[in-house]
Amino acid sequence: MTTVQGVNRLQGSLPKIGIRPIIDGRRGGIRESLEEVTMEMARAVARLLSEKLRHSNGLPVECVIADTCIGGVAEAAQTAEKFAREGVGVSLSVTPSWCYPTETIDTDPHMPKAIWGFNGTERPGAVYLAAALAAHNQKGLPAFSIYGRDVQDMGDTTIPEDVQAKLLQFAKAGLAVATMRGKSYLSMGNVSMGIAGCIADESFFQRYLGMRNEYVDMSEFVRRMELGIYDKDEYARALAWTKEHCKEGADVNPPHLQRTREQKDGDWETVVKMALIARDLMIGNPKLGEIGYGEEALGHNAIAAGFQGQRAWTDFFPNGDFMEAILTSSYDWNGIREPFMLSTENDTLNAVTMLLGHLLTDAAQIFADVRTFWSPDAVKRVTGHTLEGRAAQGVIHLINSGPAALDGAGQQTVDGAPAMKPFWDITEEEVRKSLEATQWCPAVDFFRGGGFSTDFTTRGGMPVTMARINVIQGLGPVLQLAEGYTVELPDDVHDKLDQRSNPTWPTTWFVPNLTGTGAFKDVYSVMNNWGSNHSAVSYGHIGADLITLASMLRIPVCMHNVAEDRLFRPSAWAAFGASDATGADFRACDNFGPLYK
Ligand SMILES: C[C@H](O)[C@@H](O)[C@@H](O)C(=O)CO
Ligand SMILES: [Mn+2]
Repeated sequence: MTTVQGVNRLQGSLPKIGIRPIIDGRRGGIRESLEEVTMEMARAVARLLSEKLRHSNGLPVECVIADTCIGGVAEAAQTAEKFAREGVGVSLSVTPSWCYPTETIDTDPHMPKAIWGFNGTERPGAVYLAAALAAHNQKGLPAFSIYGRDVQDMGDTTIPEDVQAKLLQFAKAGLAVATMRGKSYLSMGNVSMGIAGCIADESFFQRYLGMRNEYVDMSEFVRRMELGIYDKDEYARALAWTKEHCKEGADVNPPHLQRTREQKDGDWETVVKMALIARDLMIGNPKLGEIGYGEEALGHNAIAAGFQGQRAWTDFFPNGDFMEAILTSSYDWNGIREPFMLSTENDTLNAVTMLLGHLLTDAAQIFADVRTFWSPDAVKRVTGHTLEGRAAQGVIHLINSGPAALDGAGQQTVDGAPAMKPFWDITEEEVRKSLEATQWCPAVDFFRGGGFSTDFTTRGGMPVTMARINVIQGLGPVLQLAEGYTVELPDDVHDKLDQRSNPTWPTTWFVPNLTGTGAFKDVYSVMNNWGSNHSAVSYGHIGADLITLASMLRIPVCMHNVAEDRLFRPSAWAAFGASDATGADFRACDNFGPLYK
């Protein structure tokens, strides 16, 4: 059963992509000769984007084409009005010809923008492209330049592959920008164990993401549990499903710290209720209105959230691991559905990183502590094993108590290789396998109130990208990322290393792709340059997409291992130093400032 729930329950319609066919306004021959070919470019782009892209909640992406070609300012204004009426959040201009830049460009400062200038030479589309980009840059309205590598004939209505790739990369990132705007981040509790990432930096959320911050105290969970403010029918179903599908793992606590069977049974009831309550807090639940709780039924319009848990909650109540893991996964007792972006320890910055990864891949994310770099020598010393293959230069142990989505077990496949897929591509069989690959171990002594932690080991061979946003005083937010692969270690080696950390938590063994220089000189340097205790791991090598998205938000990227030819940023970035892309990124982001100022 595939259900659609999640983001589509949030307020605000889904952003559309607005397509602007730009034309030379001179009548009496020129404009007339271009009308059809220009409009056809717009139609072709609309077809491509609506065929290839979906919103993360599974609904199709809609494109809106301007009513007429835009030859001057009157038609530009009519189009802007139409786009506002239609809820357009991303703007894409197309043209095969010369047109008048300042009269035709889109001047909405918040709308991610790109221009595809047709590479033909019968009419000078590329000349317009260059002049329009110059106008954008002069006016402080950065735009992406899309210019095909090979000349096409004027009547050619196909979109070359390189142009398609850029259109899709731009549009997906642009939609992410527009989807976040106006939504909330919900802090459930506040700062966990002194982790600074838990401090909701409202200026960051508001100015860079266009989001608002909402807060509830964790006592709200107690109130809802005690007063029965949740859907009782769903709770009964959820508990039965959990008992059937969530296998209890080994209790590794010394006997005097083990909870009784009775306490554990009670803990299962509590953690299932916590999952319902956290979801309802995020997106509301009409069922709560039916039982007299109209305010609670509305939720906080949260596209992402975090649960403090430690220690205020976990010193006394069961931990948040079940709630976090099940909500961040692509399925629960209601079937296969969009994952929720929920951060453990209320690490707001990791939640945002998960949100970016989710909006770009549509899939679930792994939240993890960046716990240990295991060098080949250290592994040899401790286990006698010589690391080989992808792991030969050492591995990074990603592990945390909380919300690594169960998708992170790697039991879904794409072409036979482990994957984390958008929920609409996940099969019942893949759900079954990942539930079977997961155990729920009674929580260890960190958690005096009990609870159950997810334990799985990610299958090897999955291409992934590990990322993290950090906030630096005086600089603002920066993004770091490392593309790489998951690896598997021989069982006995895994067990020895896992036992040294925490055998009740999910493990992902990660190996970054190395470049031989800087932070990617070796695996150790990646670990050594990581900017905080947490990371978010997305399926696929999405570094280039994250970088495109970060540039739209004006978040500079301080560390990445993406090849230069995959970088795609607004054209103005080249003006800040074309031979030093990283430095130019910092200067450009600083110059233009956060998207929402
Ligand atoms: C249980 C411990 O407190 C862990 O949760 C802690 O080491 C962290 O995860 C810190 O990020
Ligand atoms: Mn942690």
